[in-house]
Amino acid sequence: MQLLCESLACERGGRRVFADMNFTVSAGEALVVTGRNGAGKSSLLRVIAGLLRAAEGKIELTGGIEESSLPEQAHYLGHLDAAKPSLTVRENLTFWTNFLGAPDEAATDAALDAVELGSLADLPAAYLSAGQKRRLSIARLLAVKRPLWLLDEPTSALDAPSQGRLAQFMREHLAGGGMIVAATHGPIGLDAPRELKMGVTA
Ligand SMILES: Nc1ncnc2c1ncn2[C@@H]1O[C@H](COP(=O)(O)OP(=O)(O)OP(=O)(O)O)[C@@H](O)[C@H]1O
Repeated sequence: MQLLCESLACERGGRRVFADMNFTVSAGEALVVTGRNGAGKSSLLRVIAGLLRAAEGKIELTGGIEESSLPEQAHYLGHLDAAKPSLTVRENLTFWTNFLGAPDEAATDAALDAVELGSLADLPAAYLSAGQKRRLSIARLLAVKRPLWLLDEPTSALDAPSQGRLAQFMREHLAGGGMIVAATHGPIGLDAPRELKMGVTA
């Protein structure tokens, strides 16, 4: 399986954010996207996730499920933790597993346990701290198996043990043939991932 991005360009508000981006990510590989504020890291992830239209270029996922689109084979974790405040922690994750087409009660509970939210499963999400909300988002990655993880600053708001657990989840995902594209301003706990520096002119 491979993600291929070729001659990719993106415009926002009529302004060119990036152009001529070329890279591949193969099964078992992580690509860390770095660059200054405004370099276009989040925009790139959103273009790959199908949430923004590319101004130019092509994006392909080869070797995946033929009848599924790229967004259907990817998880996108953005800056905002999409948690409905009035639903409980478990109800939020159940909403997502239904929305993503893979409802599974056992997998939902196992994912909550893995991110150490099992004891808070019946608490309304409104009461979660920032880091706990982030862990609820991360539980989506575990509850529904998808090969491509698109992670925007995934460690933000996480304490050190939670960062360590996320790194372990990422390593297991890669060991199982998964792929990761992660935008970050700092280390995310992976050993020597490939790096794509944005906003750098040669
Ligand atoms: N909806 C929008 N309309 C117009 N311009 C936008 C919009 N969203 C983002 N931009 C611009 O696109 C550029 C890239 O933004 P983006 O969020 O992709 O950067 P980033 O590298 O992820 O930044 P950061 O490190 O601060 O998160 C910025 O100059 C930003 O102002």
